[in-house]
Amino acid sequence: MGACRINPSILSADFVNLERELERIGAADAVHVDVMDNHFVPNLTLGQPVVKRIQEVSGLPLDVHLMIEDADRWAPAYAELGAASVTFHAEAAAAPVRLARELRAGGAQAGMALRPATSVEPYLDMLGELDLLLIMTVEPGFGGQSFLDLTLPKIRRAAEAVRGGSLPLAIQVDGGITEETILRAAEAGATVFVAGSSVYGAEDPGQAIDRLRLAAEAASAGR
Ligand SMILES: O=C(CO)[C@H](O)[C@H](O)COP(=O)(O)O
Repeated sequence: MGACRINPSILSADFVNLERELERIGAADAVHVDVMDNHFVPNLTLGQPVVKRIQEVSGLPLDVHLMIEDADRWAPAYAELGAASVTFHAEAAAAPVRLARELRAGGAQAGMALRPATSVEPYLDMLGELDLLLIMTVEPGFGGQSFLDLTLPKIRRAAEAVRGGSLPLAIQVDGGITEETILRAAEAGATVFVAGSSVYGAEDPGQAIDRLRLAAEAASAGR
């Protein structure tokens, strides 16, 4: 397996047939689960009981993305459910360093997400506390939006900091990832890619995952 990972977002799946939808993405590296509370973002999805069932039926690691307020209070419970990684939003955490440490202590990889308009600069000193930095490439809340090229300099800046500090931190991007936009995100330094519509909208999600991974690997190699 190469260095690039493809994590399909079940936000674009058929929620009434989740078990079948999880089987369709068996070729993925992890399943990306979007938890939305209708406050941090104007959309409502699912919470702990559904995440628990996904964890029980899916053979893939769970990559949980919390788009919720009061992350300090709720995020640790997702680590306890057995998620491989739990990502909270910097904009929704009162004490991001403490929270990241709590997630790691709970057995999960600690991820922190930034909205498109949130700068990475104030967080550079705490990158060592994280396993994953998620740079949102659309405004969080909905699938099917177009990739925001304005996020590319932030991906480059974060990748530079990761390289400079020799940090074991993965840069994840989420939103509008297609076979075309993944090239720019990978070239900028992202290595983990969340894709909803381009995977679940494909006739064969397994093949879509393979094509995305190949494109990302090629763009990363040329970096
Ligand atoms: O976090 C998200 C939205 O907030 C989704 O994961 C993301 O939008 C994926 O969907 P698509 O690939 O269709 O853009």
